[in-house]
Amino acid sequence: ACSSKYVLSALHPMWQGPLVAPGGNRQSPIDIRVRKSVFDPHLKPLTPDYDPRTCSQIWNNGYSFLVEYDDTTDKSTLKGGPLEDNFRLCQFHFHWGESNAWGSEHTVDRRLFPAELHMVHWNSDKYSRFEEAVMEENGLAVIGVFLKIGKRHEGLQKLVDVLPAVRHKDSVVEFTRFDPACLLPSNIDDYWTYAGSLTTPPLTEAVTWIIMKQHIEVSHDQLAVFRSLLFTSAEEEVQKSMVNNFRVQQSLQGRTVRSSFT
Ligand SMILES: C[C@@H](CNC(=O)c1ccc(S(N)(=O)=O)cc1)Cn1ccc2ccccc21
Ligand SMILES: [Zn+2]
Repeated sequence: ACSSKYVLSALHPMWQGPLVAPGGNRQSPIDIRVRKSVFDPHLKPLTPDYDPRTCSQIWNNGYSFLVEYDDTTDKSTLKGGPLEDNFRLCQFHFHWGESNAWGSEHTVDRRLFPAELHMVHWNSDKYSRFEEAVMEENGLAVIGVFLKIGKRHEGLQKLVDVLPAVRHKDSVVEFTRFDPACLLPSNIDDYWTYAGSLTTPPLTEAVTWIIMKQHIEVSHDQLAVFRSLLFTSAEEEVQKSMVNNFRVQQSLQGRTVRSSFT
């Protein structure tokens, strides 16, 4: 329920919009220079508490596919880590490449991953709905998880199986009882965190990024199904494969990336 109201056509990765938000000094994504990150002993463990029953639908919005959660109550929440307030899960989505050689938005010492998961939450202590929080500094918290090609991810398969039903932009299907916690790595205590932005328009500088150090594994075939999605709607005559839906990296501009581990 957190982004279905907007026509997201402006979000097509080939969008001709500014590559850097005007006056933006905390833009995302970035390269995480491990040796330049600063260990912060005050960072707490992250405590996600997700209820699979809040999973509602999956849709192709023309820049990725979103798995949306009912965020009208505090049923699927994220607390702890660098966060002072309670945040509500509203959706998760991915970014990926046309080949396994690239696809992630963030990198670690310039290392690229074939894909990256983003779990999007908004500050329900300070704001009453997502659209409000998205415009406010630190209104959002996004968990980033890198994907590597390896063994098949059993939990992801339920999602992969429904993707053909949302092949075209603006297609939506009901999708229920999916536990997003199954997509988190076994270790969520080790992460980097920094102040950043949305990586698609409106590029608002509202995001506390929490990037997991440990990746998850998905199979080559599972990622290939992501690439079978289309940027284009059923009516358009020229169909374009949904690949390379990542933003170019932005400069750190003096920001510090903190780590929860030494
Ligand atoms: C926030 C947009 C919708 N976009 C998102 O919700 C969103 C969420 C996470 C990421 S990421 N990749 O950083 O995790 C990117 C986008 C709606 N919306 C609200 C106002 C608005 C104005 C123009 C266009 C769209 C607009
Ligand atoms: Zn994203």
